[in-house]
Amino acid sequence: MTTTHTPTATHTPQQTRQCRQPRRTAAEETGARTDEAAGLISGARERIDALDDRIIGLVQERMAVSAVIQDARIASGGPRVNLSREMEVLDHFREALGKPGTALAMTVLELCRGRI
Ligand SMILES: O=C(O)C(=O)C[C@]1(C(=O)O)C=C[C@@H](O)C=C1
Repeated sequence: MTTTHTPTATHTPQQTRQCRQPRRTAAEETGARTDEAAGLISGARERIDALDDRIIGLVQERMAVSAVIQDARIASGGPRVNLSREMEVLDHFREALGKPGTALAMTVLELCRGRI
């Protein structure tokens, strides 16, 4: 069975487009072939969304702390970056997460100090 719900004035244009689409079944939404698996996946996805929110918040907090360090160094006449410290950060992530950890650390560093 397919259902739709009515667009409202509070919806964004993207939400309005979504409203006009027939609602996807749990199987379509999750890729599962049973209701049990679909329920498990939906619940786990909620936990992932909550974890992602926390990760994003931690990255934003890290960016703010990193900015304090960089501003202090620049105000003292030093450069924005400190490559020896960046090597320590890269090693830390790689030791915890393996090779992809290095790529993640590079992205985190770019978020914190911009591109070099
Ligand atoms: O630890 C520092 O000295 C910082 O400036 C912070 C930080 C980081 O975000 O980890 C940012 C820029 C530097 O190049 C090195 C590290």
